[in-house]
Amino acid sequence: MSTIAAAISVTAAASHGGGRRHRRGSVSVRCSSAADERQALFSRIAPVYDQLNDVLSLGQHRTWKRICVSWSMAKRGDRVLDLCCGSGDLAFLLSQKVGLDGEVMAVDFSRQQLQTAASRRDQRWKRCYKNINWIEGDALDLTFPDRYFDAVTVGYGLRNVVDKPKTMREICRVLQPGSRASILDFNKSSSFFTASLQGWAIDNVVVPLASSYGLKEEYKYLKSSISEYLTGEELEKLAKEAGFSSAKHYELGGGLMGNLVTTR
Ligand SMILES: C/C(=C\Cc1cc(O)c2ccccc2c1O)CCC[C@H](C)CCC[C@H](C)CCCC(C)C
Ligand SMILES: C[S@@+](CC[C@H](N)C(=O)[O-])C[C@H]1O[C@@H](n2cnc3c(N)ncnc32)[C@H](O)[C@@H]1O
Repeated sequence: MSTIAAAISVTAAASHGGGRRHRRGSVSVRCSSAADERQALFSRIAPVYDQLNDVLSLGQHRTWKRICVSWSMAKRGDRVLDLCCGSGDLAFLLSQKVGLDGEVMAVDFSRQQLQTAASRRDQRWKRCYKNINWIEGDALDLTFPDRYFDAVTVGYGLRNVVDKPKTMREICRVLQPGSRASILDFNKSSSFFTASLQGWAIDNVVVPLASSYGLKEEYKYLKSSISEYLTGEELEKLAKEAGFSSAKHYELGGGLMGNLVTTR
């Protein structure tokens, strides 16, 4: 097994390659083709994902991710979860926050994204990165015990899961009481101007550039996923309904992005 493959462990709630299955009698039923499609989408874009994020946001996404990790209040020695970790940007930031006394569980259901993350770690090694565990698993069915983590981050993941309330309940379940989840994503803005600017940028910059990589449909998904997402106010309500004691949504990047900070 390659070192990268060996670096990725598969949890009981493994990827959508086999699909999430529920037993009904003796027949297992694939319960979410939408999740399979999302998993396939992110596996297809994995080879160019980081590069396009840097180019398309002029590197700004790294600032937004640093803010997300900072607002998680992760500190030295903590055990933390980066959910929907993708190519690992937030996991690498968390690794430096918690240090060698801490532990980072980086979970994603796309093996290709995890392979990119493991490869990036090898290419730009820092000692603290030994504390990162790349785990192939499903955000809807985390295999960690209750109250296991001191902080959770989700970077551009909540908008992409097929069951947002269930994911929020899982995040709440695995967090220590009084600990935080910090959830970064696009902002579904109530400002006509901001929403129009966001839509224009995706239609006229993001998708045309992605098309040159043969990924037009994958990046067109961005706009529809944002239109189907929740506003900041709705995200705060979702968090409270999932069991969090407090929730506050902050706009970033002039309202193009947003970060939900919730406390268990
Ligand atoms: C890191 C960013 C997006 C990650 C991301 C999330 C998704 O759900 C995707 C779904 C399908 C394909 C790709 C993604 C994906 O990359 C945010 C920055 C990267 C964006 C692709 C670029 C967004 C451009 C903004 C609308 C305008 C930026 C203005 C800027 C300040 C120059
Ligand atoms: C846009 S990427 C974000 C990656 C990274 N967090 C970042 O900030 O760049 C979204 C990630 O969520 C993952 N994802 C979507 N639904 C998931 C689920 N149910 N369980 C685990 N990962 C999921 C995708 O595979 C993808 O890697």
